[in-house]
Amino acid sequence: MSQYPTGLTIAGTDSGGGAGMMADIKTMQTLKTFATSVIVGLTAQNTEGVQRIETVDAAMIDAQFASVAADFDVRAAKTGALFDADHVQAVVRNLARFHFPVVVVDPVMVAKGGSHLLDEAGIATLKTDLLPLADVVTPNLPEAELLAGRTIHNRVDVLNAAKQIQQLGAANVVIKGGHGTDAVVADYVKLADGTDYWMESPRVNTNRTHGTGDTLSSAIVSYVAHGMNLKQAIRQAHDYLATIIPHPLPLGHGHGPLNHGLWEEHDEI
Ligand SMILES: Nc1ncnc2c1ncn2[C@@H]1O[C@H](COP(=O)(O)OP(=O)(O)OP(=O)(O)O)[C@@H](O)[C@H]1O
Ligand SMILES: Cc1ncc(COP(=O)(O)O)c(N)n1
Repeated sequence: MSQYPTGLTIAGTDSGGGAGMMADIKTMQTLKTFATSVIVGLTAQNTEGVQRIETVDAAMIDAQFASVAADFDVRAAKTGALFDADHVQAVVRNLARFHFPVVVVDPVMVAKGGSHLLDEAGIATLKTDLLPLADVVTPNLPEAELLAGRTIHNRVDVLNAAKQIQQLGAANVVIKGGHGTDAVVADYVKLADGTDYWMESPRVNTNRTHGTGDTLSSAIVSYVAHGMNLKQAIRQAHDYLATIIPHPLPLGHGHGPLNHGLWEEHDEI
């Protein structure tokens, strides 16, 4: 594999290195995708929580998009933490302007430590303005509940929530099952063509899952950038996580980070 296609992460930073844009860049690099970035906000964060947030102003967001788009052939982009309605709107404006071939929206709302990474007005704007631009949206279970406006207790509820989220305008929906308690982690996929299925893997009993959602969405970006169709890319991204989650790095005192380096032994793309 000699060529590095370009991916783009539009997200917040994590000074602790395990989640947010840092997880995105590590994932893309591991999957041999050149990671470009638009920083929407900075977090002072570690495995135990988020200590401080500072967002970037809209003009600087526009400038980052323009710099990347002027010089790189971005094959796929993802959004992560966007913090509030103004920042969701700034991202929407730029996505509409630059038309990247594939857009994955990871509707990050609450960090594993409990801090809010998107306020209520931001959630509303994400639903009305950003989801219609999403080729794929990847909510976890609590995020799917908020997007669909209904509680989820079982698999039928997941199916109904996905249908409702698709009606908000996202072409393909992946509802991640990491927040469940079953022995099996089940991610539900509902594709634009109406087909749907579950992707299952054994639940790993660990709190070292910081940045799993960021990793899933940036792995989808990477596989798409390498030419896979969305169905293949979503499957491969799920398998990437199932492979690395059982072997985390023993770092930090809270929700520890993933070990992306482990994947290099596989080097399947
Ligand atoms: N304990 C676990 N064992 C196996 N797979 C897991 C586990 N936790 C998460 N996953 C996988 O990781 C991916 C992300 O799921 P999760 O529901 O944790 O997303 P998330 O809450 O958005 O993550 P984060 O907010 O930490 O970035 C899914 O593909 C899920 O199957
Ligand atoms: C900047 C940023 N983006 C996303 C997450 C979600 O990751 P997690 O739920 O594992 O904390 C995060 N913690 N920080």
